[in-house]
Amino acid sequence: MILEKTDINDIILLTPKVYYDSRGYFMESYNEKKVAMLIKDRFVQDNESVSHKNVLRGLHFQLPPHAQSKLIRVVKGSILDVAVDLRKDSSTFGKHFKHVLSGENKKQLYIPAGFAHGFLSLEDDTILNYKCSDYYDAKSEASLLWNDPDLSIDWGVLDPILAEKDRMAENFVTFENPF
Ligand SMILES: Cc1cn([C@H]2C[C@H](O)[C@@H](COP(=O)(O)OP(=O)(O)O[C@H]3O[C@H](C)C(=O)[C@H](O)[C@H]3O)O2)c(=O)[nH]c1=O
Repeated sequence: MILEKTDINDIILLTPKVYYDSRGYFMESYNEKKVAMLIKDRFVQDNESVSHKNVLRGLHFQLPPHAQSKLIRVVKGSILDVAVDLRKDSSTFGKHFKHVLSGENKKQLYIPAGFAHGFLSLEDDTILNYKCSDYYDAKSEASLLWNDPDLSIDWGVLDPILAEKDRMAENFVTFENPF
């Protein structure tokens, strides 16, 4: 497992070792000991979602005390994954990291608590599987607007498929930021 720091504080890009043979491939998709050097979280919940091409889910996060760090991976298909640093004392506050994660490249993204997370599905039937360091708490859920001009995220699309809650999300500069 290769772990790489990124230009956004505490966001880690992981590349697992894949063993290909005549049958297909094998890889350890998660090994707590092998990531412990940079990832100290214990994950308590696994999530899975499937998205059509052009679906955009985000930008979501849970508020303290139920803020979640996440370890994101694509099982099949591909996404443009985006994480926005909401931590006011971070030198990368308000900045975002984006990366294509796919069943092909098998890369994973570690996003600490204090970030908003979203992704654009680049293919039909894209399967996302991700670990969370705290349990789902509906009352703690919050969303920021995917195309907020103050975040200036280039998603590469102007008219994604959105859930109603994501159309109505808050603006970055006016939401009450608890991080
Ligand atoms: C997140 C979650 C949702 N649910 C239920 C609540 C809804 O009835 C249904 C669909 O949830 P939602 O529309 O919030 O799913 P996404 O839009 O994919 O939300 C996720 O998308 C972004 C990208 C994330 O990083 C978060 O994990 C999460 O916010 O599943 C649960 O029962 N448990 C859960 O952990």
